[in-house]
Amino acid sequence: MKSKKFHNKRPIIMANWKLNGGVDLICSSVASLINQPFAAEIVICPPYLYLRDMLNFLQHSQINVGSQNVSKFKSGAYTGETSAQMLKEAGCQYCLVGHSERRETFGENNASCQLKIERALQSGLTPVLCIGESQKEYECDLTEQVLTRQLTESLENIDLSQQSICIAYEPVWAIGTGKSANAQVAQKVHYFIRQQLKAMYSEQTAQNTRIMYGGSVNKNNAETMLEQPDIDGLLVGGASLDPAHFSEICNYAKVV
Ligand SMILES: O=C(CO)COP(=O)(O)O
Repeated sequence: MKSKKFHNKRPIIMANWKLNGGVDLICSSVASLINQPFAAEIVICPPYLYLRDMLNFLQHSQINVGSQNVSKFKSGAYTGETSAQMLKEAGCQYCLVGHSERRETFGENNASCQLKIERALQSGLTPVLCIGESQKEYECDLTEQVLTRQLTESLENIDLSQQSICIAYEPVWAIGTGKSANAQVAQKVHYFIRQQLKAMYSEQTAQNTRIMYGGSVNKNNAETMLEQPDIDGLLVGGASLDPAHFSEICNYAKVV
């Protein structure tokens, strides 16, 4: 099933550098992206340490910057944390929330995602809630069940009437494996997510929420993914570390 593509919804292509990159990659990425008239909104999420450098380089460009994480705390004695307010003040527009690597390795769960989303929205950042099923859950046909739980628990008490979030559907089995989901299968899941949002909020919120696909996106599958009516953007890991490759992916997005 398909939703009708919402007119004038600008696609979004995000780069998640994870624990990679440095000043050299910032320079080469900026050089290959800046001054290109992309139809999509482009967002780069470097490691925390490089947010300032990235923001400085992109000051006069159309490209936005996001963080890969955000604290669930507002302020206080929380060593090693970075708050939503600090990220906003630095100039970030987005923050990833609940990436599967954070869930797996750093014990994040739907409850912490909910707090992080709340903090982000309070500070004027747009959170990108990452959801997706594991290989085992996929094999047991539990995808819809897992996604419903992730959405309802992470968005509990989150009011989206005045503010918006993005969702990134990243099947865990597709991340870093070179085994991207088939575009038709991804479309079906995105449609399901949109229906969930409609049930939880409204038709308008469901249509306005940009739902990205992530997991082994590259220049060979980006275009087909973006052609799907419910895929509004891409969250790119490995391929975003090659500036020429990432810029090629960004060029596939068209405003519909
Ligand atoms: O985790 C991802 C983006 O957040 C996807 O990573 P890959 O594109 O390397 O599979």
